[in-house]
Amino acid sequence: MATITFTEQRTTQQLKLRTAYGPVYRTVLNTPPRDCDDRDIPVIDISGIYGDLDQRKSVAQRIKAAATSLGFFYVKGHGIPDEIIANALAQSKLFFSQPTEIKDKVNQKRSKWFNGWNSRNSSHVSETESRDWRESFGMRYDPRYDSAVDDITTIPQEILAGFHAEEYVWEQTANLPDFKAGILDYWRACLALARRLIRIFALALDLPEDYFDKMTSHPDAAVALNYYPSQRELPKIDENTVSIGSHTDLQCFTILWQDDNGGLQVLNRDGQWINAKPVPGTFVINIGDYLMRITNDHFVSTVHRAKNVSTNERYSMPFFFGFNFNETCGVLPSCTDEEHPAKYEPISCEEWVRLRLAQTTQASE
Ligand SMILES: O=C(O)CCC(=O)C(=O)O
Ligand SMILES: [Fe+2]
Repeated sequence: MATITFTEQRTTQQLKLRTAYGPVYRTVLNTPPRDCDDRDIPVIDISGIYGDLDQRKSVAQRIKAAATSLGFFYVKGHGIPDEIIANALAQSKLFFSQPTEIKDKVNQKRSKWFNGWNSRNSSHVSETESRDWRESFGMRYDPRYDSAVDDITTIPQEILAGFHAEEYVWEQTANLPDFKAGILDYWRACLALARRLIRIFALALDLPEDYFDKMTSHPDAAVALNYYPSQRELPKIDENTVSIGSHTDLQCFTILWQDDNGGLQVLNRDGQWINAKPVPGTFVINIGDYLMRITNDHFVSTVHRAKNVSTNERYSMPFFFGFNFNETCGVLPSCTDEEHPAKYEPISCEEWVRLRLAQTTQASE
């Protein structure tokens, strides 16, 4: 008996996670991460999203299966040209390779809304792990750059009030002549894909295909550029050393481009870390907390983190997608029945983000 107790104590640890309503804890196995296979994180060919209704429904069924199991899947056939990704990546590399004093001009500390540059180690996403061995750059939805918006002067006041873009991110990076265009092209391509995907999510949830269209006319749509230094640059490495600590994403879903180094890890339902290894030509998509909430936990927002275990620098470019900030959404009508009443009250997208970011800022300081 004594041996069994000892073994149990050695094989798990508690992970502290941030949520909008304060910390929650998860038990994690200490067994080394294993590589994912198609049953954990399927590769879904989504080219049918550009096809007829039957093709769109068929993609929706595959996405539904993934969204209700681990909440992570790869997509191929997504339609985003390689060139747009390559240009954004090249600009990201140029940006991070600059001296600190140049990047400091666009430091997030100067921002009201988390736009701009986060210096190395400045964030600490999970308190039970190391600070984040990461630098990042963030920009938010700006209707002037959204190709789907014809006339910004007609945007209603309640929508305008939710915009969190700041022009200083472009002004303070103007020394890199192609940075703004490269990042905005990537942002626009991800935004167009996300708007198609939210329609597929509607089908997957047995809702009319255009159910979310109005809610995503001016969405919370943000690109982050992540730069993770090589392990060689880290003073000390142990099992709690992370490039970005364990977390769930806040909003509806994330479209993540990652380079070929590997390092993204996903926590499965058994508490086992799984490597979401790079698959060329794909993006990784994962469900966020808001979508989990409005689907009554039917679609799952799964804990993940990144650990750059390679001796190369690693880059990733997530695009985070949520509803217009002024939208308030409750549990969707198709996700409740007599046996499964709504577990959550309606909440506005803005309030949801505010609650969670309040937790983040308190803990990072
Ligand atoms: O870099 C990665 O692979 C993951 C990044 C991530 O999870 C995030 O930025 O939210
Ligand atoms: Fe994430």
